[in-house]
Amino acid sequence: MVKNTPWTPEDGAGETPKMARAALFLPEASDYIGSSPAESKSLAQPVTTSPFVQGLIQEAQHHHLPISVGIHEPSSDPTSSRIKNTLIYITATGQITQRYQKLHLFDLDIPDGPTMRESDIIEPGREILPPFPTPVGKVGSQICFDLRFPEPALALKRQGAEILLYPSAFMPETGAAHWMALLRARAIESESYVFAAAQVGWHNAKRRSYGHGVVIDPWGKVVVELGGEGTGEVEVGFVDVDLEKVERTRKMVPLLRRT
Ligand SMILES: O=C(O)CNC(=O)[C@H](CS)NC(=O)CCC(=O)C(=O)O
Repeated sequence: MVKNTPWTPEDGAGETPKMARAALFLPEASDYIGSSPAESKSLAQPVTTSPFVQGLIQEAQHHHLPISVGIHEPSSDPTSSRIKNTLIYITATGQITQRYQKLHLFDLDIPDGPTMRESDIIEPGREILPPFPTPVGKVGSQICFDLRFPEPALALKRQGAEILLYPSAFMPETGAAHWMALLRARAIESESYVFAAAQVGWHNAKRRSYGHGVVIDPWGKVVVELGGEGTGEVEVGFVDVDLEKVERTRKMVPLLRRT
């Protein structure tokens, strides 16, 4: 595992086995963070016309690198006044093959503290996406606030997930109190890798994200942790995924076997 090693296109020259077995995981809402509900809604674009998504599709093809990325999309219901918060998976050939819509929305109300009503802007998803194969393992998708709910993580594990995704834009206040504990709990109880790519630093005058993007292994060990909101710097972490660790952990502590 190497932290913050710059990736160069040469690493991916041709169809080397290394690149063929890599994937990039980006945070929730990587396309934009709006400064108001109206702005968030007005910026949502279908993937077919979104310059952000189309750019990533080109990069995925160019580097033969699948990309998981959180974005906003217009509702499928033209009468809806809300948009979707989704996680899409772009294959190395540039196809969008998976689309998960955030199930749980962040409505926070802390007296004299931060408040947030995501449900005013975002329309909730209704289903868990079956785990799907990627070059680094079988992936189950969740988004940010979903991480407070153990049930979908366990359901995804039972359906075969080896890696759980929690792309996020956590608040600094709740992040400091809960982020790492929740992520480690999800990894330990599901005996899966957890990949939590996270937004970091100021987005606009009002909004700041906690950062601390992490990868946690199935034993609960933090394998890589990036910087927090203090730095506000964008960082990339590199991790070698060892799927045998998933198998070994599940054998050592057999949580699903009935005796
Ligand atoms: O606003 C966007 O465009 C993208 N969405 C987000 O940033 C979402 C909703 S505000 N953030 C969270 O769910 C943070 C959860 C959190 O911080 C907690 O559970 O404590």
